Amino acid sequence: MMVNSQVVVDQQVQNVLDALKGRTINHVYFVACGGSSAIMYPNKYIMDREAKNISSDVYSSNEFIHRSPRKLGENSLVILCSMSGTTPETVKAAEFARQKGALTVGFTNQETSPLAQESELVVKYQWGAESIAFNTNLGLLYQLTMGVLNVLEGNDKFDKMINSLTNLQAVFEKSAKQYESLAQQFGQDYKDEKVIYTMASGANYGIAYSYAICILMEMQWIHSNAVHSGEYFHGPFEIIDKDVPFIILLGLDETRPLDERALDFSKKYGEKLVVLDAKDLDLTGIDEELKGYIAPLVLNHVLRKYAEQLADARNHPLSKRRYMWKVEY
Ligand SMILES: N[C@@H]1[C@@H](O)[C@H](O)[C@@H](COP(=O)(O)O)O[C@@H]1O
Repeated sequence: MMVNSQVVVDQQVQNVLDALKGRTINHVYFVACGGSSAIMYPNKYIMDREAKNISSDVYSSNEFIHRSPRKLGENSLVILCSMSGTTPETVKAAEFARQKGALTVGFTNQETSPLAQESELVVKYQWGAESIAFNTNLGLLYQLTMGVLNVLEGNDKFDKMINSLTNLQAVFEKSAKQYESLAQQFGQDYKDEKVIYTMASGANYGIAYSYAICILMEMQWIHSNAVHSGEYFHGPFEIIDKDVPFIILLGLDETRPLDERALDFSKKYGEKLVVLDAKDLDLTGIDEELKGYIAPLVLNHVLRKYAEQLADARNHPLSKRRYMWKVEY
């Protein structure tokens, strides 16, 4: 950690920001798979809202290689993430991006992993029960995204972001307490469901996406799909009924009206609705201007508790897999 004016940014993130100085970057690629990809989505949201000139994209690692964006080159920053650092598609994507001359940054929990070796710069993040919000994958990615905007475009929200992330752990702890009994109730009420949909938009969509594909499908073998609130009325709403469960996230960002519209309709025809509204969270310590960006991190933290309770109630540990890491794929 080092002091940068009045704020203290993570040292590894600072190293990346230093490497950017004097470099022309016109595009940021966020590249990863599964849960590691989902955490890129709110960063793309921040880039879209804040960047004046730099464009950005989120790619699933293998698609990044096969689609091979023509623009990818020495003016690109490629941010990759893999918890294990061994996901072959992501390791190859780092190698591919480097060959094209891009600056590569590998986020991983394993600093000696293949991804760390293939990436020019490495950010090791914490994971698990003992981790501190500031040092998690999302905490460090947010520091980097806002830092990139600050270094390359002079964006003035960087200090506010660092300070808000410094206060995030306390927010996490309060939210976990606040939702403790609701999470337990969720586990009991939904343990026999065969399908649970998730829905969100804007900065929160990635959270709904990872909940559907990682928590419900991967870790609980429950059918699911992440529905974008804006797409709800263009197909998925035909499925809503009294016995069809939906987890609906309401964010604090600019796309909240989309979620509200979807929720209003769902309430008319559905009954099994689990609504997590970021307005109910105690976000003391988070800068007013950044609450919309930070809400997904807190909702994600709360939803993890819901996942743990569901796993307990179903007697199906979150670590249980039948194909992943077990058979050839
Ligand atoms: N839920 C995720 C999966 O979606 C992902 O495929 C896997 C490997 O990911 P990583 O590249 O982050 O190690 O890990 C987790 O289980």
